[in-house]
Amino acid sequence: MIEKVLEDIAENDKDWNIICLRYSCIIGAHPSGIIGEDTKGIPNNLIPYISQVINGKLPYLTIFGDDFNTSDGTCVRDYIHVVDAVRGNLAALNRIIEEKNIGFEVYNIGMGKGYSVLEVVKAMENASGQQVFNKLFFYRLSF
Ligand SMILES: O=c1ccn([C@@H]2O[C@H](COP(=O)(O)OP(=O)(O)O[C@H]3O[C@H](CO)[C@H](O)[C@H](O)[C@H]3O)[C@@H](O)[C@H]2O)c(=O)[nH]1
Repeated sequence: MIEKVLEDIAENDKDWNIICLRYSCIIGAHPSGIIGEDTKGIPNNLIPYISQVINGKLPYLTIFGDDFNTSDGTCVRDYIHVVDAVRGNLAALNRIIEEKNIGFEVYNIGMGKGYSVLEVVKAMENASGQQVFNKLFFYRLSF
């Protein structure tokens, strides 16, 4: 809806140059360690949640659904590292500064490849060398 409004503005007033960015799941941390996924309290998102199960702060991971039409039944998302997402933002900013007449454009900030929840769990297990033993399957209203 908001993209449509912005598109109409750019179409009707040529002084406007608008780039809309559509984000996939932004994950990871800056190499400095200053910003990252070490959330306060119980995390809402998959990667920090798995991290806390692996380091023993949380007892188990609840997997939201296992009967999606995917290779293993768990939900698929496109994930992008936070530093790459920032690069995408800067590229969009540079484009809008350097190109005078772009009008309206839309870009996906993602990797263009999806991974299931179980694939992410496996990758985290491989990276940490530890297993996420307890996985509970549960459904939430929106996925
Ligand atoms: O404990 C959890 C947490 C997440 N998931 C699943 O893991 C996947 C990724 O979940 P995240 O919460 O990490 O990411 P979401 O795609 O649900 O949400 C993210 O993407 C959204 C847009 O798609 C919004 O930007 C939102 O703020 C951002 O966190 C989803 O399939 C979710 O159902 C679980 O199974 N268990």
